[in-house]
Amino acid sequence: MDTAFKTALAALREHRAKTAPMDMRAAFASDPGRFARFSLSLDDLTLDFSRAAVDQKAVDLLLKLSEAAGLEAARDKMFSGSHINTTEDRAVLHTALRALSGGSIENDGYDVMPGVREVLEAMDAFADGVRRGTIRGATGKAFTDVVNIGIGGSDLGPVMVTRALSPYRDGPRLHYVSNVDGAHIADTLAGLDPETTLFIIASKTFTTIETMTNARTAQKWIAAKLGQSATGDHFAAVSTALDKVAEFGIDEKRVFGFWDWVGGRYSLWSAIGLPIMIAIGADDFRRLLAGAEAMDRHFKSAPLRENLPVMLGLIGYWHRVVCDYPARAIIPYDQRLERLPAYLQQLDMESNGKGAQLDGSPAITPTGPLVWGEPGTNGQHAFFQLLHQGTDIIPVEFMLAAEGHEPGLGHHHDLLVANCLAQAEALMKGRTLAEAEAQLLEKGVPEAEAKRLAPHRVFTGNRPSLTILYRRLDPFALGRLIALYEHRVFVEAQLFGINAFDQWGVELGKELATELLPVVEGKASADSRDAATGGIVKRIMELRGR
Ligand SMILES: O=P(O)(O)OC[C@H]1O[C@](O)(CO)[C@@H](O)[C@@H]1O
Repeated sequence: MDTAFKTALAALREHRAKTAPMDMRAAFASDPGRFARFSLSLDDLTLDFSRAAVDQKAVDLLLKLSEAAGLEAARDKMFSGSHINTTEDRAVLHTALRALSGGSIENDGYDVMPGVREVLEAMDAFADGVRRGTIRGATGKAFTDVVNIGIGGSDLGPVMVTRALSPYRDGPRLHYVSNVDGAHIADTLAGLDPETTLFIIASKTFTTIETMTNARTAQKWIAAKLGQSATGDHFAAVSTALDKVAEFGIDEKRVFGFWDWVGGRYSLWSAIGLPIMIAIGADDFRRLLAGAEAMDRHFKSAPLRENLPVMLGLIGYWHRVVCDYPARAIIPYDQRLERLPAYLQQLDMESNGKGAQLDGSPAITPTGPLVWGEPGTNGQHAFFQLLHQGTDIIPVEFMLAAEGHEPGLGHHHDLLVANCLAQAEALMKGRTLAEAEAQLLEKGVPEAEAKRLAPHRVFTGNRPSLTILYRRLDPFALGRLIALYEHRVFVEAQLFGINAFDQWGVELGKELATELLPVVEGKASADSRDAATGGIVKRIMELRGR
């Protein structure tokens, strides 16, 4: 990061030091236009950051910081196919997968769009065949169940989207197996009929140990029930490593490719989305892509101050770096987004959980926060206590649809909305000691008792939250929401000065697991390991009676 950036950051920190803690109640009371000034809309999508602890000057300084970080130029480099993933020497072009209304997009001198369209058409044809029952299992029966075997980016996106768009599912039932824990595949297969079950093996590299182990178990399950020759009819694959898929024995007509310029956690728009397409059909899958494309266009062209991903990123940076809040909670008041927190954990934490800047030097600020969450209202009855009264401040990101999919259950939805609004208000306004005391006295509690109890009923307030509102969770709205977060992660990465598109941090554990497998299997000694590993292995062997 250069001097201009450091100067802009110092100005931001100075402003925070002068104004913290910001009194949000007072800010709203003195400024009736606060919501209008600190919220942005794109069609039916609204991003409300009026309850973030920012004032106009903070926003101005954040915009200056983004200019000093060269945000617009970095964004343009991504869209134009530059190799911005410098540690892997790759372009980052997941946006091309949904750029279906545009022209050519070049990577290393060739137009990627004909390939993108070709794979999409092949997916259409396969998904349509499975949905209509013209593509069948070895015994001639149509598929009723599809099991996607993948992990990380080859699992989380499709799982999250399939669940989110369940009102649109009119194809076979979808199941997802990711964990190498045998319980996952065993429990999934327990309810399935091999004759009517199709497996999709989804792995960018086709080497991931969890996926390959589960894939082989699935292959054996089909072979044991229907005979070895049946396996070909019950498997399809999605990968960039077509040679490895061939080695595994899946017919090339059932293999859907993608490219090294699509990162795993950005891949649901590619053939990795095949299970989604089988569940909801090609038209709704294309609406999902169109929603993401709409957000791409907005991110590319809107001025920074009116740009939703930019402002979401800047507010995220403000909370993480300037206010030093360690985490962010993702709380969709939308039950069908129950897997969104897990999806965003990978998107955000695998992208921005880094300590080295692009040039290899240590990051000069904290980088990506801890991301976690659960849907509301369930979270209210679990961990909201800490959000309201705990000693750490954790900004909350609420998501809310104006209307649900259940016309007969509008009163449920009104209650859901009221709860979401109530939580944002409670976090912001809090309750003072005097208010807590007065409330107790009003209820007839004796004065001494009211004084004793009141401190436990104080809410400090001034706890920031954002609200993301949309009309309804349909494929277009979901695509737009996911792309909003993808670009937010990108914006924050530019300000952290890191590469959001590699994931070296997951490698060491993988290497050590490979070394430790023979030890756990009892084929190698634990003597060369540290005492803790040795002690646990010994105890496992004792418990297994070996
Ligand atoms: O699709 P693959 O190659 O099996 O990888 C699965 C996941 O593993 C990772 O490489 C590391 O966890 C993720 O980035 C990726 O999404």
